Amino acid sequence: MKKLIVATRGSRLALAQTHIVCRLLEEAGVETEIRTITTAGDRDRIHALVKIGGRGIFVREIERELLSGEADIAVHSAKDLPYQLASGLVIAGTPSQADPRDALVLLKERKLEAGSVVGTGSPRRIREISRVLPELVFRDIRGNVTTRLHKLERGEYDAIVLAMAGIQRLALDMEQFQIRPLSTEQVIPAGCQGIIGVECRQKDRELVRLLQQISDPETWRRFQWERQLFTSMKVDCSRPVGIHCRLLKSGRMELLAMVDGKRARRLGMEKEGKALCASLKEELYDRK
Ligand SMILES: NCc1[nH]cc(CCC(=O)O)c1CC(=O)O
Repeated sequence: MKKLIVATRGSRLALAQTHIVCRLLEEAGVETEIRTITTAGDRDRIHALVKIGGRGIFVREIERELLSGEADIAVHSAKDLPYQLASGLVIAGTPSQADPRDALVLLKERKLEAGSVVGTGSPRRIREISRVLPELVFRDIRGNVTTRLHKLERGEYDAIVLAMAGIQRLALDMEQFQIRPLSTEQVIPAGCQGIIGVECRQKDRELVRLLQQISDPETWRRFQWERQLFTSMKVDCSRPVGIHCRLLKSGRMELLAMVDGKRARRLGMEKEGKALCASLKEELYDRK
């Protein structure tokens, strides 16, 4: 196969994820070249994400590179994908997943108390965390993971919320911080949180096969179920939505979801997955 041009955002996290994918491709004998794209979401660091276009903003400009042929594959955080991909494009592989949980991050010697200010702009995180810790106050925060940690260090917030996956993949020195992971039952993660998704043109059959080949099979199954629920609900991150699938030994799986504060759970065999997703959606989804 010819050398692959790999499109990605230029943030440290995006590049760390892209390096994971490129290493797997090189191991499979394929050469890669990285092409970094600055998206609207990267340029506008002022406005709340939900105001400048929600989930799609980090993805659309990268998809354009695939459609125009400037790039062959694109690496995404699967949780940032809009429910509808650009026509002709598919997520063909999910090479790896990290810890799916969210975490509260505080400076080492600090405690959370009534009125503590938590930096997050995510309606899902606000809804879920205030359910378990109702006395906290939330204030919007923007910027990538390292910028957010600097804002915490400078005392702009008492705590911030980060995905464990981001902390792990950046391999940051967290010496001066305490990390308090929130279980997936306490705070249902965003659908596909912690999963790397690799996108390509649907018609590139050989490439689709290659990306399947470098996928982690369990991550791929988790991706399919969470993505199925997510796309069937047609929601984006401007509404509080959490989706999480746990694959248990013995072929059973647990589906957890939350929409606008309403929660539901299903447990069943994975082969009944379609029906489980449908009934979960039925219970949660406000069709009005
Ligand atoms: N919304 C930004 C974003 N997209 C993916 C991650 C982390 C990695 C992941 O969840 O896959 C983050 C940072 C965060 O939410 O803390």
